Amino acid sequence: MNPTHAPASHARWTEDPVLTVEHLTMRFGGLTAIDDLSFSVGRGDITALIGPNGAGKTTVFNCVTGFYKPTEGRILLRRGAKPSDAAIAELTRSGRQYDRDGENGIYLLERMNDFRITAIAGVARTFQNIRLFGGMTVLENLLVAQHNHLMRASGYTIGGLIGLPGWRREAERAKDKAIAWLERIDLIDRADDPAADLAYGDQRRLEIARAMCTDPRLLCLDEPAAGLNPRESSELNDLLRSIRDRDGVSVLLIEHDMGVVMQISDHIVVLDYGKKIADGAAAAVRDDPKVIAAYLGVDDEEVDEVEEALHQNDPQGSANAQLGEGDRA
Ligand SMILES: Nc1ncnc2c1ncn2[C@@H]1O[C@H](COP(=O)(O)OP(=O)(O)OP(=O)(O)O)[C@@H](O)[C@H]1O
Repeated sequence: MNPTHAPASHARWTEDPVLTVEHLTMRFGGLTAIDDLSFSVGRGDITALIGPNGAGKTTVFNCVTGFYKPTEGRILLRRGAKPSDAAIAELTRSGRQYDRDGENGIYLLERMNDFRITAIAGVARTFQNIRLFGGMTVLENLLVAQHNHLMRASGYTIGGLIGLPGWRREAERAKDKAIAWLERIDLIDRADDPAADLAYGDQRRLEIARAMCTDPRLLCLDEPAAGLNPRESSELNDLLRSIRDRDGVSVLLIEHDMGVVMQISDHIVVLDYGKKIADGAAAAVRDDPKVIAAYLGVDDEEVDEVEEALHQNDPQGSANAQLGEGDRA
């Protein structure tokens, strides 16, 4: 059943979560940026985390991806078969970071650093501001992303680097994967150009391809549509849908562009002042009075824009409807 139309009790985020955030709290001195937040990301879903400026969205990302250590709470990532409650309780009690058995694994991200979260748990991320290596070529950016695999194949020795067959095979595989991604995002003709020379929308897509080259199970995107024109937004939507449908990768995104959010999200979680105020399928969240009120609280002159954007299905018309960009009233 398509979770968009499913009652929440049968939705993938309750039945088959890839990420479960439980009672997450993050304090900065006297400021509580995230306050006892719980939500799940369904396996194979595109989940949007939305809310006005300062609601805490980036802080949640920073906790999930290991940039911040949460003050309290558990962040559980799962690969493969659904673990039993007993297995999760045992891992939590043990003090270990993760339990892995072949393709199956459970990972307590709040105990892991950012490097291990990417390399071991399989969570990749992009940032609000593009962080490509501008002086490297487009192709090199995708090869660098696969450095971990290559180092592993080298056996972490110089002998590996100068010619072990395993390393050579892995290097070939990395190149093939990079080329396949460049074809997929339509940048194969720009492979040898410096990444900084690409148009803004192309850089965004390259950044997502670079994250995908790490073979993530969960892809976290911080405002991927920011600054894109309507055509680029529509290309982004297609790319994200294909990552969900073709690669089977779950996507968690922060986005102010309601056109993008409403068109591609299976599931939306809404934050305001660090607390969850709504959680459900796109249509239900769109019409939730609490959500409308939170956004209407942003700025009086945005009222019409907000109502229009929340009911917008036309990508051309809605692509520029940025919500939550003003100061709170
Ligand atoms: N490192 C930090 N130190 C102190 N306060 C912080 C830090 N990071 C975030 N905050 C505060 O936490 C609150 C939530 O910020 P956050 O950036 O997570 O919100 P957001 O929803 O991502 O906002 P935006 O939509 O503007 O990106 C804000 O009040 C912010 O000032």
